[in-house]
Amino acid sequence: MKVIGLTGGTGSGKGIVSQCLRDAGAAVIDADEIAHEIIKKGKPAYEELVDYFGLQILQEDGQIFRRKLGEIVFREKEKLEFLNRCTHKYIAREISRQIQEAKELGKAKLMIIDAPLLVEAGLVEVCDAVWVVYADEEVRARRVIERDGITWETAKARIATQKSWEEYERYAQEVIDNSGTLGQVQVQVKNLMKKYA
Ligand SMILES: CC(C)(COP(=O)(O)OP(=O)(O)OC[C@H]1O[C@@H](n2cnc3c(N)ncnc32)[C@H](O)[C@@H]1O)[C@@H](O)C(=O)NCCC(=O)NCCS
Ligand SMILES: Nc1ncnc2c1ncn2[C@@H]1O[C@H](COP(=O)(O)OP(=O)(O)OP(=O)(O)O)[C@@H](O)[C@H]1O
Repeated sequence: MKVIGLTGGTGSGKGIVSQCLRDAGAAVIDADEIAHEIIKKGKPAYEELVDYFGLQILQEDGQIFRRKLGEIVFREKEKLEFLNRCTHKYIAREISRQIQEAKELGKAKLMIIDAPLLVEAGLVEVCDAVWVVYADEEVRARRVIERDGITWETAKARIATQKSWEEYERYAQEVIDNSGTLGQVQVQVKNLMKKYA
């Protein structure tokens, strides 16, 4: 089984590329989903985050209100760094566990790790190759505004905390250009599946 790290900035299209890959038979781990799990009440990162950010990040039911936490960390670098330090170790541990489990089961030929912070979470070393999804910043901002119902400023602030295209490209064995249509992405994914699976 080959392990592929799929990364790229917010709104570049990792989600739709992952869907194409799933349709083509690959197994996909979604790092955002794991990040949501490990901050739930009773899970490892929960107490650390509540201790640091205080009750302001909690909903009435005691769970962390992610949208609110996002508003705080995407405005303040130091707070984002704390969030990353706290969560990335648990995310990396859970992903490594899932890779091991998939290897033991031996079903999938290709395991995709869809992770916007693949590099920052120290996951490059568990991957056999890194694929990076490209779309320019204007396009990405427009897409996340529509998907998440956020403002232009919030979208731009989120983008500003992430790597520049040049930095992403440095890690890439393959680049998937998602500036065009879904059909154009499907063709690229099909070619990559032929090459890697
Ligand atoms: C900040 C949080 C609370 C916002 O939650 P919310 O449900 O509103 O957004 P979601 O998790 O779906 O993320 C949306 C997008 O924001 C970007 N993003 C998320 N976390 C970060 C981060 N730490 N730094 C930069 N961009 C980020 C990604 O492109 C992501 O796909 C949440 O993303 C989080 O806990 N992030 C820290 C963990 C992390 O690094 N996750 C990324 C997976 S490695
Ligand atoms: N080629 C495209 N044409 C039109 N819409 C697109 C295209 N690619 C992605 N989108 C839409 O843009 C939005 C962002 O795409 P997606 O969720 O795949 O990005 P992402 O890289 O996973 O972002 P994030 O890191 O924020 O999770 C989604 O609503 C998706 O349906």
